[in-house]
Amino acid sequence: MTTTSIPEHLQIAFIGGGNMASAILGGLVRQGMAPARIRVVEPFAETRARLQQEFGVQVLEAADASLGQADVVVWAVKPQQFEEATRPVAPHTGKALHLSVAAGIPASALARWLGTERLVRAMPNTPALVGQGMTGLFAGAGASADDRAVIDALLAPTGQRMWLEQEALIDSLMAISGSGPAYVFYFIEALVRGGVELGLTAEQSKILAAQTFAGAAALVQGSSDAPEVLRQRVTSKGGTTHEAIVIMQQHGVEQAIVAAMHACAARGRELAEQFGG
Ligand SMILES: NC(=O)C1=CN([C@@H]2O[C@H](COP(=O)(O)OP(=O)(O)OC[C@H]3O[C@@H](n4cnc5c(N)ncnc54)[C@H](OP(=O)(O)O)[C@@H]3O)[C@@H](O)[C@H]2O)C=CC1
Ligand SMILES: O=C(O)[C@@H]1CCC=N1
Repeated sequence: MTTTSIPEHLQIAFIGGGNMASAILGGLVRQGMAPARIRVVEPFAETRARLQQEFGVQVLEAADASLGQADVVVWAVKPQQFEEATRPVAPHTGKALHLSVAAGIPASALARWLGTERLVRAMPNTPALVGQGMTGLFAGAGASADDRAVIDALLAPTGQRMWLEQEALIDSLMAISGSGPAYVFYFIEALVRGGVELGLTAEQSKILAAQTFAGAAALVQGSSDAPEVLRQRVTSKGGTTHEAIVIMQQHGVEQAIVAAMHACAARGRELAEQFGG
């Protein structure tokens, strides 16, 4: 990798201006990239108005020839909207580096629709909105080391990145970090319900649950001990945690989580087959 920061005059176009596009472009603007260098194609008027107001970026209702100025095109539409979205854009962006965040759209389909293999597949997650994201990346055959470095620099404000050398592992990574925030929110929802049943308010329970996740995650990141060892340190002999863990084991919580991850990755593969991967 030779490029460690965003090239000075780089222009970026986003196709789709929803959650993921907002997370990425918000990070770029906050770290000082001139909003005038960012264009967003977004059909929904309310979203366009919000993007313009919040970030000052240029917004377009539909693709036009100005997209030809983009050095990087970020694809942030839903998988089902993807192919149709490429039709008016691809004729203008043949020379650009493409970055797709869509789940389940394989590099082969991207290359077919965009007419280039100079592309990178990304699997981000919504904590990118607060700079705490985790993004998996896979480079297409036409992406150079410099291209990878540009993508790394563009995504740095959203959080951590992990490059994968096998495309199939994007679905595996998605089953942990891409969809994972939803699992964590589900767990927090349950903790809040339990907290309320035990006499705390929903607000108190939410604060306690969120800080417990943040703190436990920080311990995992900062410690060389396995998560299992950290769990054992909480679980005093004859104490309270043991009672809770036994109930989770009886209900097959671990098996349920692993089964859910397999279903998640399988859906990614199913989408890829649907799109001709
Ligand atoms: N949300 C998440 O946690 C994650 C999402 N992803 C991927 O990110 C992608 C985007 O997801 P997300 O941001 O949540 O979705 P959103 O629905 O928030 O954003 C997609 C946006 O694209 C717009 N759009 C639809 N058609 C076109 C078009 N032809 N040209 C330009 N824009 C168009 C949509 O407008 P309208 O609403 O009017 O249709 C919408 O505003 C998906 O492919 C998803 O798989 C990946 C990892 C995590
Ligand atoms: O649910 C989805 O399809 C997207 C991809 C990963 C997270 N959200």
